[in-house]
Amino acid sequence: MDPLASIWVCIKVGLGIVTCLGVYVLVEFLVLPQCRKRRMGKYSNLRSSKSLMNNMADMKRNIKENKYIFWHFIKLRLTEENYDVFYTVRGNTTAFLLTSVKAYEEFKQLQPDVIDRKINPQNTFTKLAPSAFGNIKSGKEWNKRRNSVSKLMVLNKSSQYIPMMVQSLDAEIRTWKIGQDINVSERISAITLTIITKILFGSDITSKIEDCDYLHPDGKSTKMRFMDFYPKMILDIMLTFSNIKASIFPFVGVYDLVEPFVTNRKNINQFQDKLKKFLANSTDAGSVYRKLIDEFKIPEEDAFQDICGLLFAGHDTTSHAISSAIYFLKKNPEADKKLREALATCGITKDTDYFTIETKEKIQSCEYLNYVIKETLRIDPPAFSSIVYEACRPITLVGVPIKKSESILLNILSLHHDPSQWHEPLKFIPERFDPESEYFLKPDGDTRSLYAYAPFSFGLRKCPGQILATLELKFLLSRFLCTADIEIPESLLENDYARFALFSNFHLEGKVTYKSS
Ligand code: HEM
Repeated sequence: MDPLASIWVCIKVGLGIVTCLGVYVLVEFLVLPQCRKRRMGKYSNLRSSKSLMNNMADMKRNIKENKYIFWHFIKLRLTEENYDVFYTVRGNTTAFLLTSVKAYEEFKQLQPDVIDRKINPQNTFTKLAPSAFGNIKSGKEWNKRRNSVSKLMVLNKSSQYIPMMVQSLDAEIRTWKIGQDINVSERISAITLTIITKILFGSDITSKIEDCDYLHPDGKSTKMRFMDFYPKMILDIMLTFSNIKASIFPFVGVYDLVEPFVTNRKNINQFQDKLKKFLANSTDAGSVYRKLIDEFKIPEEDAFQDICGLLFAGHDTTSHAISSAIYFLKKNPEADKKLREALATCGITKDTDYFTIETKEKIQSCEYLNYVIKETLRIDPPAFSSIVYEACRPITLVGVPIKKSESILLNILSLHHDPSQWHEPLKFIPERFDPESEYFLKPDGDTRSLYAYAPFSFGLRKCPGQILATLELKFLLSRFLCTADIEIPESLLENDYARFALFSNFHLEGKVTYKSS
């Protein structure tokens, strides 16, 4: 072909592609959301987040202003009382975020036939363990795998890990020096990672797993301990939530076609390879992985996927809650004092022996400790939202029509700040959970709804790690309070917008002022 003609063809093809992309962006981000919004405008119990882009812009602004990344959800809940659902629009698909007790009540009735887990290839949980039971539809297979895990996490099984949990904390605190500056969030995250990996993979993991080469998008790599590599990899995956390329063309993120997805995928593959190699040589027959295979006859690959899912679900959630509990106690010296006194009254001191049944009973019977943990999980829920669900057929929820396949999420953060259910929702008041307290009832004097509080979610797909997590929080927090103390700078304590998350800018940092030995 004549060279000029070929150039002309190329220009025409190029223009064609650019026009198509332009039309796609116009329709997807302007026309369809506007049509959808007009339809949604009819329902007075719905609030719009404007668009996915605006929602992302809110998150970016919050991070920049050193606020909790989802501060805009709390703000909306506090300023606008009468709504049940918040929605975000992308093209002709919509995600419905349930925010009220009424919406939760209806949601629970509709599981799993009408509302079930959505297969969502974009979230971190799916990237890490695509066929873990938390990522598949409810059904026979899900039930068998989830039941097997749940049986390994009942109270008497979870209690056997208490000495190991306390020893992991003690080992970390032993390395601290009085006067030293500590990034408490980071250190607690390291402790809960040690704990969960030992439970899931085996007690030999910290000594036997190979180091990793952490890959950067520029092709360079850094040698790292597995325990440092894992949280860094998770943070990288989470940060892609605001990736502009994937927001416009979701398939580039789903199939890992561009950076940073390409590098993240290589790091995930490396994580899985190292872990599989370790598991092939692990000698701990008591690990959850081995028990799933040997006792419950779960196929090896399914058991591997499930423990990768459990690792993701059980690591940052617990460390986040412990950092948060320490932070809110420091912000509220009266609650801190009351808790220390309650522990002393129950006979918990720095010399307490955590290997005895009496200690377990004493900690479990400490009511104020229970209230502090509950209030921490209310004010700063580590899982600010449920995993994604979808409507299995067209439905109406709190009067709002939802099409088949549209996403539904429980917005736990908003629910926990509902002013009709909670007195002064921004305040840390553990007494809310004390039946004797004036804060136990709703502001209008009625009994609070059972659905007002859902840190571990509700219904069929609620968190199966609740017992293990609650034990870990109670024992680590009480041990920390008895054996160490830190001074948090006033500037951190004064920040009323602060909450924690792996991807928040806000970390709990302070100076060590006391350690028991
Ligand atoms: C403070 C700690 C924790 C909190 C606040 C928490 C909260 C949650 C929430 C809100 C969900 C979403 C449920 C839904 O989509 O409706 C969930 C799911 C899940 N959590 Fe937890 N979790 C915690 C710790 C753990 C631990 C320690 C484990 C296990 C080691 C765990 C394992 C799971 C699994 C496997 C799911 C998916 C369940 C399914 O879809 O069947 N979580 N968790």
